[in-house]
Amino acid sequence: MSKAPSPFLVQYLEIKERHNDALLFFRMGDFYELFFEDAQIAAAALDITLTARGQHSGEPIPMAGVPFHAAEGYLARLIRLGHRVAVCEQLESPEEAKKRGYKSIVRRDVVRIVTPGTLTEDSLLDARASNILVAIGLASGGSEGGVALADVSTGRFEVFEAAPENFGEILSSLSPKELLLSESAYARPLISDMLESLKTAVTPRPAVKADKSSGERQLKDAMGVKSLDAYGGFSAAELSACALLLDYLHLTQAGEAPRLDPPKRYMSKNFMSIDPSTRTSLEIDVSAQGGRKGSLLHAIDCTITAPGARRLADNLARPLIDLDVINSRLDAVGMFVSDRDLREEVRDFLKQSADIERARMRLQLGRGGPKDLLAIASGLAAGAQAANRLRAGIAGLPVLLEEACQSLDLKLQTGLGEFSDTLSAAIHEDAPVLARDGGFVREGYDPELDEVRSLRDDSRKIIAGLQAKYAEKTGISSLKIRHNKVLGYFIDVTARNADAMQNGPHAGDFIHRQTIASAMRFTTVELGELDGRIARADGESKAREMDIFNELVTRANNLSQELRTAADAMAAIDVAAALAHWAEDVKAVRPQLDDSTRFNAVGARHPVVEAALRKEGEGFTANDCILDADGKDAPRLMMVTGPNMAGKSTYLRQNALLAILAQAGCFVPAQQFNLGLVDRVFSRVGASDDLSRGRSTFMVEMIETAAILNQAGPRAFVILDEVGRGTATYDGLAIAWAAVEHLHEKNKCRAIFATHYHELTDLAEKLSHAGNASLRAKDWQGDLVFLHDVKPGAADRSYGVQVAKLAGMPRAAVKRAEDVLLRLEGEAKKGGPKLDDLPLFAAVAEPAASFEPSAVELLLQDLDVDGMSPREALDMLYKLKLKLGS
Ligand SMILES: Nc1ncnc2c1ncn2[C@@H]1O[C@H](COP(=O)(O)OP(=O)(O)OP(=O)(O)O)[C@@H](O)[C@H]1O
Repeated sequence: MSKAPSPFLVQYLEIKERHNDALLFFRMGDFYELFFEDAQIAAAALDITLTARGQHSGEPIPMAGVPFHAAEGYLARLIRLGHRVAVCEQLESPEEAKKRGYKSIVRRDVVRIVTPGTLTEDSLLDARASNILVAIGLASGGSEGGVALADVSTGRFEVFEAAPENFGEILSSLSPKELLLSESAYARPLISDMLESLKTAVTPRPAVKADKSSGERQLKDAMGVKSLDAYGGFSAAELSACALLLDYLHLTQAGEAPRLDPPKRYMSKNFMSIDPSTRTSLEIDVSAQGGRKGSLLHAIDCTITAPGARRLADNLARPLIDLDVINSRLDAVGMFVSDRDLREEVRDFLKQSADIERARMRLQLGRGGPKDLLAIASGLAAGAQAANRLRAGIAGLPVLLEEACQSLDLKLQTGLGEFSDTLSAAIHEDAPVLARDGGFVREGYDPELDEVRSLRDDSRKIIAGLQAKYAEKTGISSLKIRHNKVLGYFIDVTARNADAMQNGPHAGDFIHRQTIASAMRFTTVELGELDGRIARADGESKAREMDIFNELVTRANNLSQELRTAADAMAAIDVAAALAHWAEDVKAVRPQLDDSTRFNAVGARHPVVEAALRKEGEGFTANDCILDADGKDAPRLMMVTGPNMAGKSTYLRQNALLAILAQAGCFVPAQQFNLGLVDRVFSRVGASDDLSRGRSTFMVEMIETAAILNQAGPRAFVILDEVGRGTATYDGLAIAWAAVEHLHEKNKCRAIFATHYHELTDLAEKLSHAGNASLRAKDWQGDLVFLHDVKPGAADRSYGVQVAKLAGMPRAAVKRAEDVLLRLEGEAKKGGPKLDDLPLFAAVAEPAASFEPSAVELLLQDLDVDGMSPREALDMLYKLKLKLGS
């Protein structure tokens, strides 16, 4: 008969049952312990010891543990590995449990589920990136969609409508850390297909959690309102998304859902459209290697504050299409470009500020500490100084900066001003992270606290005096009064002097406490009383500090919206000043935007490639690109030819990036840039397999090209690189040809088309609004020199073999290629296979097929000459001759 499980195991199993999809961190004293399979997973993932504790059904229970004070680091690792962790705490002390009965065990429950999308701890978050949790909702049988997103670490909350077919594009612009959707939505092919290409943790939720009326109720609760009218009407799909999001926040924060900011309502059509493959290929915020380094964002990001960095990332991820808003961002950057000293002074002020946004939310969630109050204080002070400096420096600031200054002016924002003064008076500069450690409230701030503290300190002084008194009384000059956590204050004498204490004239005064090897410890009634008084005063002072802390947190929570606005304002100033700093560094200019369909870039550069070359001490060759979709003054479609490595891809991308930068409100690396607003950027650059989705390189290329030809409107900007090269020469040429014609005739948008197919360049003659440009390279004393400059007209010749040589192809193979090329060129002159029919620069290897062993050679290869009779040899000779003639 098996033993009944212990009450402790029953408690564990009951809690684990409720959190089956998470690893359970079960608090046991100073450790979080994991059991059963959780222990095995955690031991492997965290490289910690797997042991056993007790038995269940006759088997030892696997166990692993992490110390609670180091738990954050372990949590971070588990979350990065894609796990969810339910944190189960002790809700009472063992003494309290005992009061309920001798055998009672400590009450425990999950206080929080840590998931990638719901983090708030600084150590678990990337300071310079948002941590977005997104929920998508569907309505009307799946034909309508809604998106709700929150960043729990900053309080950001947005809700908007979006067509389900655009979910992929929207999600790629938001780079969420976690995505919520109903199980039924998850099962839809359109959605599951989209999710496969998304690098986000997906959490399907029961369909009932996506109920729109529950969304409405939760939204009202979250905003503390009776009606949602003030936020504009919400569609059924939006409410369904809100239901998923808010319910999940309740679940993961164990009922203590964070107070989110009022929802911002966007229209996804307010932003420039950039589909996921375009976003990836242009390496806007993530480079091809997968990190931020090497991306456009990394190249331009000179922000100083974490909220500024997050704001810039967001701006760049979602460029605008509203001329006025873009210009107001550009005005702010322009002002900072024109006044370098002012800009750098303002940036110096910003250096002293901390992350108000995240500090504010940690306080709201009850996970904050004195350091977060300090962050708010330093942030507000730095913001106010920056605003004052700006106001004093410039009369008539650009609107965006003027508004920011108003939000940061502590004389105008009286609530914030008073709070900032209070915080400066209340909190020590070297405040601890945890409030319970105490010692963070300044002297002079609170009379009651000062009184308890002086009581404590006076008692300490009396104790210091006692030491001298007892030494004199006993004649033991080495007598000391010491303190430890177990005994409190005690008299310490060496073992040698113990006798004098116990048997001397004053022996009756000293009460023995402890004997250790080298010493004996005593107390007195007087010392005991003082010790008690100090301990009480210490407890009282800590409790008073907690009260003060809680009062300040309440004040911070009441000022939540003002703090949010101040943090926003500081981010806006930081972004504008940082972009100006970058613009000056790389000599970027203000783009001129209008409603035309022009694209007029003069002396433009690729910001990322240029930065990389600069590090190597090399220069970047600037190039122009002049296009116009209406085709009047410039071609709408440009075909670009040139050898491999000449810089075609760089040229194509740099022009697409210019449009994105300009509409995100950034200056652009060019001498001049005029841009008619672009509503969509499409890029089909570079080939990559998507084998996980069963798609070959060529299939991916065709899917992306098809999407462009189907969707690009007259305001789109398209770059296409070597479309058609992934298949047989003539198929590829035919596809490329058709794509060029379609873009030119049907899409009628601005487009640049890089190709190795020489024949395509003739299309410029046939199509009225198409042109040719080429990247130059020179053969200099047998070596190939790339000039990287773009000139009108098609490329004159191939340098494929030289590029192969440069790439380190074996000398024999290069020689062979040169021979083949000479031969082909000779045949072309004789009217044989026309060189022009072949890809201009890429196909030197293909004709090698005509040099496969002939039938005669094959026969010879297989001959066993030694084993042949003279007759057989003669027969073979006849046969070979016959083959040669055939
Ligand atoms: N304008 C430029 N100025 C200086 N260097 C450049 C320029 N453009 C490109 N380069 C350099 O040339 C390298 C090759 O450029 P890129 O990949 O754009 O060539 P490509 O013509 O597209 O080649 P392929 O046809 O093989 O894809 C870049 O990595 C960069 O170092």
